[in-house]
Amino acid sequence: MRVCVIGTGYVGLVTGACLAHIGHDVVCIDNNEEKVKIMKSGQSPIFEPGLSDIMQSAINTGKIEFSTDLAAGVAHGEILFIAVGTPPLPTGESDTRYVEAVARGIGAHLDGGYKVIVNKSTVPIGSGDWVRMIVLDGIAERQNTLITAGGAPSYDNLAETTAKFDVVSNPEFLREGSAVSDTFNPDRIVLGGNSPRAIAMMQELYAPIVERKFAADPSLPPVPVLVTDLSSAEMIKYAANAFLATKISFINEVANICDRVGADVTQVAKGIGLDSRIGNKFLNAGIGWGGSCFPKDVSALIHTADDYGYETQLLKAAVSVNERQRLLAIEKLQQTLKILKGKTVGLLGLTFKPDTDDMRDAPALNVIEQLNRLGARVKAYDPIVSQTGMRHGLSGVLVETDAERLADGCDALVLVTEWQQFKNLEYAKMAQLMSHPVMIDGRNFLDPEMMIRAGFQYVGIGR
Ligand SMILES: NC(=O)c1ccc[n+]([C@@H]2O[C@H](COP(=O)([O-])OP(=O)(O)OC[C@H]3O[C@@H](n4cnc5c(N)ncnc54)[C@H](O)[C@@H]3O)[C@@H](O)[C@H]2O)c1
Ligand SMILES: O=c1ccn([C@@H]2O[C@H](COP(=O)(O)OP(=O)(O)O[C@H]3O[C@H](CO)[C@@H](O)[C@H](O)[C@H]3O)[C@@H](O)[C@H]2O)c(=O)[nH]1
Repeated sequence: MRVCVIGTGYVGLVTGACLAHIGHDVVCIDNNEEKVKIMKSGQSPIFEPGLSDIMQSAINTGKIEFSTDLAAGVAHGEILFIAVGTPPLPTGESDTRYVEAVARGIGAHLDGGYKVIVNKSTVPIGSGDWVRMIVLDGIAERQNTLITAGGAPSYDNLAETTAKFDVVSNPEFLREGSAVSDTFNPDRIVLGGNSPRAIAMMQELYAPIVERKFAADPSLPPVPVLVTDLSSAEMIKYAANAFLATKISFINEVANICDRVGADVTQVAKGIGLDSRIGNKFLNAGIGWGGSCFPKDVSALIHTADDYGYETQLLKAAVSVNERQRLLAIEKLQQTLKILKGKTVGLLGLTFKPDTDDMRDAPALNVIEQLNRLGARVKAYDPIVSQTGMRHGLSGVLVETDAERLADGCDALVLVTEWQQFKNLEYAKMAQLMSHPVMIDGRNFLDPEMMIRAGFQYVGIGR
């Protein structure tokens, strides 16, 4: 099928490359010329395991193209994905201006044949109908028709007389760091909409994934496809992220109680996770959830509920537990080192989770800011940030090129991100380079006994 993906960030580029990999003809559009130049050269502008390989092979087979030309993309696609960012506004609500610009642009270029416009961006509930309205505005603007209360054609008439299209909500559930694998092995596909024609086209698009043709385990039963109305699909996305974020805040709260009563949260998580009603995933206690999705999506859901006169007490509590949790490393540093002024603290990891270069709303940023405020010197080593030289607006931190340079002269280390290569660093050597060999393990990732043998005073979260 002919697909156009508009917005080639973590979601759009992965979606475009994976759809090309399974045989569709994909055009990816972005208004960032620099990004498009990089992608045209066969490189991925983001770090995502496996992405460059499938991009490269899709380029070689002519299945994917990159462009800044929205008109060409709209003309090419039978299915048009909107995958631009919906970042948080200071109020917590979602900033939908990029979605609006794209929807209007699609309208301005819609012509002729039937198209399915797919909202893959995470958008406030009700956005499906709103996108339809904006597309119609785009069509009207092109026709130089002013849609006003009197005289102008109604939205429905406009759709009748011009281009034919339907809007579908297809929320995305991929995780950064495993985005390609998540796309080929999804737990479910959600399709929201009220047009049987549009839903049928989406089912055809995803058939190879549903039938597990590109799955790690092709013998698994087909991927469940849930067809819902537009608003329910939009709500599923927010509810899934809000549930997962709340689950982590729950285990973090349990960890804080464990710390006080002398229990070990890693054992407790194992014990409750074996209950199939609870499940063992997303029960890793640590210094809080971050990234480009959980914080913004939970805030947006709180804001939406507020708009409708409902106060989300549980979600607000999940956020407030998380805000406190992000500063737990500071509390633990103060307990071990006492005064932080004049001390040097080294951070192992900067990104919000391993296997990504994404620093959006990373807990490391709060830790750096707070340590600076308290007069400590901060250094960091991160396998991706140190290697690529990307600084993402980082300030108040000296980024070192390896773990031993990081340890040199430090009063304490804080493991912020559980990069796999941090499991087996030369910890004994690192301890010797430090003024005080203290390790605050912010992700309960290291083996406490191994760290003690290496010469560290080991401090975990709730253990
Ligand atoms: N990052 C994730 O893991 C993830 C997972 C699921 C859902 N989502 C949702 O998907 C959406 C995209 O997230 P992301 O992380 O990929 O964002 P991103 O910021 O990485 O990428 C957005 C891209 O859109 C481009 N863009 C902006 N305006 C444009 C325009 N008018 N025309 C063409 N391109 C334009 C930007 O240049 C950028 O490349 C968001 O709504 C997000 O909540 C993200
Ligand atoms: O047990 C856990 C699991 C995760 N985290 C933290 O939670 C955050 C988010 O992690 P993760 O969910 O793995 O990464 P994301 O890429 O942000 O993915 C989430 O957000 C995406 C964007 O909406 C969704 O598509 C995914 O389904 C959803 O998992 C990170 O800071 C993790 O360190 C924990 O603290 N403990």
